[in-house]
Amino acid sequence: MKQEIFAPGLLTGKSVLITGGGTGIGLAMAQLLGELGAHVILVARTAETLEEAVTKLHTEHISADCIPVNIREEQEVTELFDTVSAKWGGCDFLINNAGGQFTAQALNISANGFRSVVDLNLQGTWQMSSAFARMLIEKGRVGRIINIVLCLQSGVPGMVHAGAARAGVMNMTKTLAYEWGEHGILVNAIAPGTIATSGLKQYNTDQIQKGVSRLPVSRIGRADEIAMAAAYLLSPAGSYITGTTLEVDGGEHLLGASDQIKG
Ligand SMILES: CCCCCCC/C=C/C(=O)SCCNC(=O)CCNC(=O)[C@H](O)C(C)(C)COP(=O)(O)OP(=O)(O)OC[C@H]1O[C@@H](n2cnc3c(N)ncnc32)[C@H](O)[C@@H]1OP(=O)(O)O
Ligand SMILES: NC(=O)C1=CN([C@@H]2O[C@H](COP(=O)(O)OP(=O)(O)OC[C@H]3O[C@@H](n4cnc5c(N)ncnc54)[C@H](OP(=O)(O)O)[C@@H]3O)[C@@H](O)[C@H]2O)C=CC1
Repeated sequence: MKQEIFAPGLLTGKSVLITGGGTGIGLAMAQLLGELGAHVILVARTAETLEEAVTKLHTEHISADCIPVNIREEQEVTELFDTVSAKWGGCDFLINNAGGQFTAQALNISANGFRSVVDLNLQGTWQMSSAFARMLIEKGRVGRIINIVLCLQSGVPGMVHAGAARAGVMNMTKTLAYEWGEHGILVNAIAPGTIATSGLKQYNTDQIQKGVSRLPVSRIGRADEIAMAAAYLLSPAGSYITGTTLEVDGGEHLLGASDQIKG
């Protein structure tokens, strides 16, 4: 079906670095972008998971490599882009997909708990974006960034830290689109709703079902539906789009905060 939507070879000659690329939404994006011809470079902390993902992609004839990195560590991010430059001469696209949080009511979150989530979702995304842009500018290359955020229009009860961090990423998306447009770097975000991945293990199944039954499109989303949005933004069809957040959420952004799940 995907091959009927996107032309075969659409991304041939392009390379894309995907954080959190060994699992869930990140892996689905690697699979689709790889099927369309891109070389995919997967990044996350767990080497074993990354290697399993690369092996799977190779069996599907996708050109894939991986590098274990903790995006919260500035030095590891610097070394990552040194490696990408040295091994592959750089890359064209960056997808900041790594992220997450724990659920807790705001009054139960310590300063360090809040910091850990901001560190991963906002600081980590910034460190990756900044190093990627510097690499492109130094090489005189153009490129694109996609930030995976979270549906948050009505607040995010039970996830105040993640909501604040992702709102920061959405605003950063606009500012960087503005500042880096002159360097030929397009910066956009995708805000998934509730998507069936192993990342949902930490949530209560009944709560998830209750949440999705209220959606205008009353089902849970699939990881490949996020991947298709990414393929669109990275394809020539996305060449005049920058600074936007595309909601791929079955209409979740239309619901009020009272319809959301409490953590
Ligand atoms: C319900 C239906 C709606 C579903 C919609 C879901 C939408 C979103 C889905 C997803 O995001 S899927 C992705 C799934 N994966 C994850 O979210 C996992 C990511 N989480 C993590 O990687 C870690 O939790 C973290 C956020 C990065 C923190 O890791 P770190 O190693 O830094 O943590 P710790 O050192 O253990 O703790 C730091 C700090 O935080 C406090 N803390 C940890 N857990 C809790 C908790 N459950 N409640 C309150 N506080 C917590 C911990 O105590 C530490 O604080 P201090 O004790 O030092 O003050
Ligand atoms: N599933 C859903 O309903 C939704 C998901 N999202 C977001 O989409 C993204 C993907 O989520 P999903 O695929 O569902 O869940 P996963 O838990 O599968 O994805 C999270 C990925 O991030 C990686 N990661 C976590 N911390 C770090 C770090 N410090 N450095 C590098 N990599 C890291 C993890 O690998 P490792 O642990 O090996 O480092 C993992 O591969 C996340 O940002 C999530 O918050 C947003 C809205 C809804």
